Amino acid sequence: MSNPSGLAIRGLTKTYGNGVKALAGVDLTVAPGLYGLLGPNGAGKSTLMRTLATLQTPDGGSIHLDGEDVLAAPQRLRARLGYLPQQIGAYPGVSGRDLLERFAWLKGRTDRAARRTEVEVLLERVNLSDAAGRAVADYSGGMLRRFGIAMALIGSPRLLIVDEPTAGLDPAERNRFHRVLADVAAEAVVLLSTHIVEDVENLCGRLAILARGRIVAEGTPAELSAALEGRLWSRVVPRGEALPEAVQLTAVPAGTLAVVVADSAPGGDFAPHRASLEDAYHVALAAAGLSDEEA
Ligand SMILES: Nc1ncnc2c1ncn2[C@@H]1O[C@H](COP(=O)(O)OP(=O)(O)OP(=O)(O)O)[C@@H](O)[C@H]1O
Repeated sequence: MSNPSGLAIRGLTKTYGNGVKALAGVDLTVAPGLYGLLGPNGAGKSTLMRTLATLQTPDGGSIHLDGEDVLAAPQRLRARLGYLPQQIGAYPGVSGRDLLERFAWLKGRTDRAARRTEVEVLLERVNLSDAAGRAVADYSGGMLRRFGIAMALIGSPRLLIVDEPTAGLDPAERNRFHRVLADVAAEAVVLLSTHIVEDVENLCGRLAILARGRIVAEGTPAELSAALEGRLWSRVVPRGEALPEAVQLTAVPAGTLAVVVADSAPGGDFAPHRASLEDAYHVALAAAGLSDEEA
C-alpha cells in the first residue's frame, strides 16, 4: 500500500441496474485530515459515499482504510466509521441526550456509565450541551447538523463521511459546523462531499473533482487554481450584448462577467483573470464534457 495511514480507493466501479454508470473507475488516496469531494449533481458523489460507508457494494475495485481491506471485511470498517447522511431522521419528543444514548447503545456501548460519559463528551464537542435536554425535533437546521456529527462520532471513527452538509445553514451555523469538522479532522480522515466550492476552498487541504463517475482533477485548492495561471481571461459583457463561449458566466451589476480559457489574450476587452477554485472546478467540468448548464 502506498498510503497505509488513510483511505486508498482503486478502480472503483458501479453500474446501476438501469445502465447508469455512476462510478467509472475511481482512484483516490486520502490522508488523515479534511478532504473535499466536489462534483455536480449526478456525478456519483453519493454513490461513492454510500459505497465507502459499506451501505452498498461496488461492481469492482478496492477500498483500504489504514491498510485494511474494507470490502473483504465491511463489519470491521463499520466499527471505525462515522457516516453523516444528507438528512437525519425525525424522532418526535426524544431529547438530544436520550437519542444519542440510544445510538451509542446500538453501536455496542453497553456499559452504562461509559456510555453516559461518551455522550456528554460528544455533546460538548459539538456545542450542544446546553440544548441536550431539548427535543431533537425542535432543533434548528444547524443544531441538527451538529447533532448528526455527534451521532457519527460515537466510537471515535477513523473515517468520517459527510454528505452535502451545509445546505440551508445560516453563515454562523455553517461556521460552527465547519469548526467541528476541522476539529475531528485532526485525528481522522474526514471526507466532505459537496457542490459548494467555497466550503472546500476554505476548509479542505486537498480535494478531488468528480464528474461522470471519474476523478477529473485532484490536488490542493492552490494547485488546482495555479494550473490555470495565465490561461483565464474575463470581461463584463453589457446586458443585451451576445455572450461568448465561456467556462463561467456570472451576473454582476453591469451585466455578465464572462470567464474564458485561452492560451493567449483573446483580444477585445478581455483582461487577465486570476483563477479561483471555482474557475478550476468549471474548467475541469468543461474538459470532462459537461457544460455549465449541466453542472
Ligand atoms: N439506486 C439507483 N438506481 C439507479 N440509478 C441511480 C441510483 N442512485 C443513483 N443513480 C444514478 O447514478 C448517477 C450518480 O448518482 P449519485 O446520487 O451518486 O450522484 P451525486 O453526485 O451524489 O448527485 P447529487 O449531488 O445530485 O446527489 C446519477 O445519474 C443517478 O441518477
